[in-house]
Amino acid sequence: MRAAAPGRPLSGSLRVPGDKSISHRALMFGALAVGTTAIEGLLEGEDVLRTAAAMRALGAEVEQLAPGRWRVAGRGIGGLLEPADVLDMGNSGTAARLLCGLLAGHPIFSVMTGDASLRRRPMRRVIDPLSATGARFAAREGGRLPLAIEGAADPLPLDYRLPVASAQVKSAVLLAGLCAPGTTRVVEPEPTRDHTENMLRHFGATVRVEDTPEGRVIELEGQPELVAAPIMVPGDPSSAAFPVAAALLVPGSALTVEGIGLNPLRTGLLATLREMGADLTVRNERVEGGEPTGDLLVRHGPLRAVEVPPGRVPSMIDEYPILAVLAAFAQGTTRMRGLAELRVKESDRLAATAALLAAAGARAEILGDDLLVHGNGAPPPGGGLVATHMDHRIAMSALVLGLASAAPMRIDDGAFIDTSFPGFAALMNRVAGAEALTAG
Ligand SMILES: O=C(O)C1=C[C@@H](OP(=O)(O)O)[C@@H](O)[C@H](O)C1
Ligand SMILES: C=C(OP(=O)(O)O)C(=O)O
Repeated sequence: MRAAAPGRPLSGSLRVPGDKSISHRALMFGALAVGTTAIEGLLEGEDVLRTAAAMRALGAEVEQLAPGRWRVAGRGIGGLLEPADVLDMGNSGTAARLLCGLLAGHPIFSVMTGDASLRRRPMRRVIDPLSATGARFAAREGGRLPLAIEGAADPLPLDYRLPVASAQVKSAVLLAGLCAPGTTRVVEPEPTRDHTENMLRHFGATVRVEDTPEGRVIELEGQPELVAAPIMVPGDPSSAAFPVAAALLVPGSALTVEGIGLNPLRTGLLATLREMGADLTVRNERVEGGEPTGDLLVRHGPLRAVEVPPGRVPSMIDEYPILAVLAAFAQGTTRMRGLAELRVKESDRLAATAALLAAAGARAEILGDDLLVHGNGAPPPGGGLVATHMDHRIAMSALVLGLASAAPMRIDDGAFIDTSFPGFAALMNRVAGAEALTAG
């Protein structure tokens, strides 16, 4: 795929597809609830469709009624059935890790695999805590997929302090805790996205959250009856980051992204962009389906370099590749600190982002776990071919860069964009002009 300067500003308004994190959870909690859960705005990206297929394989009725509108007839906690075949979670770390938690508490045997990217990603981070429930795991060397799970008949509740700030690990522990008697307790060193906690409450579970000197403590009362409840999925702020970045970079642009999730544990990028001098206005702030939502108006303008503290990582974990692209156009050196977790995403995102910038003729370097991007306030030359390494966010970041670099950019493979942002090219071309993103 190829991205070239559109020759006109981005204008008008758009909606991005539903939030990926919330969509996975809606399907999983729907499958565990008693009754029928109606979902509006579900992300129909490849990652979420893998979760839908897995829930079906575990006995839930999962049905698409219309685009974005789904219904899930649940089996109740403890009611999942043994799947007849291997569960293939494709490219999705969230699907694989949350499912480990869910399967740990059911007395069934299952085998899970994924694509070449997912089979490289670490699963010990969930296997280790979940093994203490009584579930048994057998994985490939290094704790990689494929993985066999023998769930516990009488799972024990966990009391676990997360060694890394990870919403996936937290959620896996809480999902296992649904099947265990008593209180499951998770302590996070830094708060991470809390969609699991919000949705548990929405389905009637008792969840207590307290900030203490040891970190954020989350307690879940086990074996609740989850009652089906309707879910409205807001637009994904991590997907919105791409059109937002394009509007910041293409001169003259003024673009509104409507109906995006503004959960404060997801808005680290907006805070960073404001520090860089970006012109952002939030309108129509409201709460939809228990999640803060709003419209975001973004206007083109110059950006200045900033230092992004490590404490901001959890609230913008997936936004670093696109932030690095923005930093390449900013004036000065942007330093993004504490990015070790980027090494274990769909690709080694630290290396892939630095290589993306190098392919565009921008200057970037990795120092320990930090990424430094040197900008001079002007567009980088562009003209390069970017290796995307099965990583949707690297692919979209490279294409956005190409919309504003002096020469067009190409990526080796656009197929993985569908994992999180189906219709990306068509949507961008609608606001940027038909020739902005093209095949080839
Ligand atoms: O819980 C989730 O839905 C997610 C958590 C994050 O991963 P980690 O938990 O590994 O940080 C994020 O990168 C991923 O895209 C979605
Ligand atoms: C890291 C991501 O997703 P996952 O871990 O679910 O593959 C992402 O979407 O950027």
